[in-house]
Amino acid sequence: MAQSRRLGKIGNYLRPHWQQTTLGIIALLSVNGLGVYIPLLIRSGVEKLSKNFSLNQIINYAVIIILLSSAMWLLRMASRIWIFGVGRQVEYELKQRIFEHLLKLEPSYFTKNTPGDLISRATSDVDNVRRLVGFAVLSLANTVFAYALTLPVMISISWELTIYALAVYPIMFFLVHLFSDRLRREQAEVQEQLADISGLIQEDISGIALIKIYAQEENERQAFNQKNQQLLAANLKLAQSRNTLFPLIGGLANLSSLIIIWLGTMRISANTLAIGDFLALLIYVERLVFPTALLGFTITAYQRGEVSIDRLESILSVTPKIQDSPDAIHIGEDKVKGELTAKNLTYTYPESTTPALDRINFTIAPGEIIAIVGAIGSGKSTLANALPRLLDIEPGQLFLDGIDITKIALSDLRSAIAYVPQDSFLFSTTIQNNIRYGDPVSEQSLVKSVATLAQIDAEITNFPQQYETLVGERGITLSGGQRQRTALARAMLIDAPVLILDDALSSVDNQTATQILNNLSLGNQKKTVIFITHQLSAAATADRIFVMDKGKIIQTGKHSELLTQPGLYQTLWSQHQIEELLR
Ligand SMILES: Nc1ncnc2c1ncn2[C@@H]1O[C@H](COP(=O)(O)OP(=O)(O)OP(=O)(O)O)[C@@H](O)[C@H]1O
Repeated sequence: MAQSRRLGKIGNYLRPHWQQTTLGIIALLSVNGLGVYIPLLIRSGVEKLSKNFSLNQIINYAVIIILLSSAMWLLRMASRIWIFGVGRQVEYELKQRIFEHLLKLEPSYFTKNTPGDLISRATSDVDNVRRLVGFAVLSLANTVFAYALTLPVMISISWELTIYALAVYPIMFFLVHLFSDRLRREQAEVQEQLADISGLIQEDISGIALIKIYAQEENERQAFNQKNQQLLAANLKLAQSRNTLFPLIGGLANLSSLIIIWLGTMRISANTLAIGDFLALLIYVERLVFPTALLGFTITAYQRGEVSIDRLESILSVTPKIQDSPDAIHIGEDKVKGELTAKNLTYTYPESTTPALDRINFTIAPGEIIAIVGAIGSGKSTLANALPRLLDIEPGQLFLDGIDITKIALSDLRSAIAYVPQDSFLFSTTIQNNIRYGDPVSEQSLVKSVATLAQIDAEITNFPQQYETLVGERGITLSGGQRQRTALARAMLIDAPVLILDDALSSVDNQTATQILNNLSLGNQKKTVIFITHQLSAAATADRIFVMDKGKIIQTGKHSELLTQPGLYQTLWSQHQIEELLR
């Protein structure tokens, strides 16, 4: 069942390229046809010349054979170009499909699947599929044609010698069958180990500073060594199986040539076989040696490709949990007022049993600035992620301007809600390109004005290449505060009616954070701002403060009101005062 499903998949990959594949296969068929015809020509040449020797005839035969061999060579080349070309096309399309599919998946998918594993699938597994639809298809077709065309002619020359020569072939097929399951299992193990080791390298490179701070180089070295040893063991096991099977196949194929030479020469001396027939048979058996000996590699490429198809399908078959509903509503971003409503908003992470958001209710008026404060792990980021639907929340719980957000077209919702997450990720490009990421064609003057509002323009202008300064891998490293304000400028550029800042100013001093908040109130349309923070003095300037604890909003009100109520806010504020005094 799984096998026919896989064959179906291979068919699906080849279908869009059926014309090129067919041309390649026709070329292969012609190559094999010529491969059968040329020995017959040699046979008739030898027979004629042995009866009546003539130099002219030798030259004639030689010219014809050279011409036919050249045609065979050209056709073989064409078949390789066509079929390997299909392999490359399939590789290109698969990479594109995987990347586009990954872009559709929700962030939680990427917390469960490590980048190392995904990268290994998108590269080495795709490469294996390319070899399957290129090399393996070509080689299998070649083997089938070689046998189908050569065997009848061999039998017509001498069925007895053919049977003797091919007597070893059943042993060969039995061996291939015996090893095939084992090879597939071992191949899958190698690919799993490879993905594992890529994951570890990726994680260690990202966490290199942490490894050094905690002086964990030795432990990491050992962990890597262990995984590397597992990979080595898996590779050696596979190599052992392959190195047992392939020479056996090659050896058995050569044995059939020896049988023809042995029995054929005996028959020639007994005058029961013509020299021409003997030569033709010998060439035919030799012709079968190569495709047969290659069968081992073909099987490996085929099985490796099959394992990889399963690994790739396990990505491609994941249905994005968060996507547009069939009746998705389109809202014009410029018409959105920015009113946010939560009705009994509840969310429990799939891996958890306690809700991270527990029956939350609120209405936030357009243009209102709301600060959300609370203990660590109280659900603030979860709420921030729920609003632009980065989490798979149930319908009927969150509303933008009174419209259920699960009914709004995702692209419209996300254009209406700008979100600056805790981790201010910047791409390895210029500061300017980072800021205008949401609108790559925006004017430089706009980039500068949002950078000014985010209080980062002065620092950028001080860099020698100003807005053209490269950041990331190929450029300079910005400080935490500079990264945060650049990320904020990026969110401000798209001028969305709702702006969510998830602890996005934690590396910025209180005074600058307060100034930035004030700047957000400037402009034609006041933005609705959700400002999640641990900086209470900045939160105090907000229109209203939500205090969260264990997934619930337990207090709401202005700073001055909350200070008069006994509760968590008073406690947090007292702690904040003490911290300020101790600074
Ligand atoms: N992907 C996840 N899977 C399972 N549980 C999660 C996940 N993310 C967060 N949680 C849990 O949900 C709860 C709320 O987490 P959340 O990140 O929303 O808190 P927070 O108030 O933003 O904390 P902080 O102030 O530290 O950022 C916590 O108990 C956390 O452990």
